Amino acid sequence: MFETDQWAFSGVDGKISLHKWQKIIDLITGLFSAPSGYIVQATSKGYRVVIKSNEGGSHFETNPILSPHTPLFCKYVVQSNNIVYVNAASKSEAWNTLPEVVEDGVESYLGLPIHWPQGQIFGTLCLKDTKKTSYTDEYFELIEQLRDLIEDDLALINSFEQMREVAMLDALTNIYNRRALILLAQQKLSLAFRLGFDVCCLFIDVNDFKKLNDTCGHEVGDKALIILAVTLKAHLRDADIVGRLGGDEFVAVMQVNDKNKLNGITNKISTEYSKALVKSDICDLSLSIGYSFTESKKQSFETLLNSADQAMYKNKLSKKRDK
Ligand SMILES: Nc1nc2c(ncn2[C@@H]2O[C@H](COP(=O)(O)OP(=O)(O)OP(=O)(O)O)[C@@H](O)[C@H]2O)c(=O)[nH]1
Repeated sequence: MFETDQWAFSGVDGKISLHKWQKIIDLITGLFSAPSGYIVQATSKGYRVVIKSNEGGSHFETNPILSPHTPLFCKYVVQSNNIVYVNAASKSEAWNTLPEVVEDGVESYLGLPIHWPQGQIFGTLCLKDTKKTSYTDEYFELIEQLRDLIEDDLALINSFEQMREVAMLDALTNIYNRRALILLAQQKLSLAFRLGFDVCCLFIDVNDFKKLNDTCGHEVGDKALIILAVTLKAHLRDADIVGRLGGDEFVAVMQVNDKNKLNGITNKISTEYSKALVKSDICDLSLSIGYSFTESKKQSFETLLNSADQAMYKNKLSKKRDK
């Protein structure tokens, strides 16, 4: 699901054509003969102008974030979840102390709430004028229709995000599935060859996992897999690609600056996994971990993965021998 309390568009976003929203704002400001129009997003962190009209009367820049405590007309739209229309702000005691009125000379404000498909507020669609206005019912109907077009786009992004999650995430552990992992890892390798950094592929396999399923049940087995995914996410960096290949096999693909640190990282993962299992009252499970590094010449992710798999297998055999 789309994270509705996050800033939705920082700059141009491929998921939606902000160009279309720009056209809507320019069209409205033109039709209403208003000097400025905006689409503003509101989150718990404050307000951010996503689109402003190109007409030149805009006082707020796109992208800078205004604190949630800033007294703004938009804030009243969001709080009331209703249309706010003020046509002669300087004459109204309720509005004439707002900085937008005192400092920017706004006399007329019309703002409508924009909603995410589940009904939460996305932000506002608003128009400001330095003159008194008297918009007719037709104007209201028109701006409401245009607001609905923006809401249709938000519904589209939301379903796109849901589909993306279904297609890319492993349903049990919520980390990347095999397909997404391979795709993203291949992209990381291309970048690494272009920019000249080293990439490491970690192959992680749970030892005697079948035994856990057989003795404690499939549900406990599932829990142990979820804990491994959480442990990997917690002890690797955000930029690392962490995925489940299938069964009890997990893979992490990461940029490395110091190859000597890898043993420390794999030991840390193993000890933290044991600790997390104990915390959840699951009997201790050990991990076999192998890794491989990119070579200077171009190579496919498949080759890198196979080398890491072989290294993991060696590690597993040595553990079995030591038993
Ligand atoms: N609970 C649970 N078990 C799964 C899932 N996917 C695969 N498995 C089981 O994981 C087990 C993996 O078994 P093996 O590949 O033999 O691995 P192992 O028992 O860890 O043996 P070694 O790797 O040799 O230590 C199989 O019994 C699968 O049925 C899952 O999503 N949940």
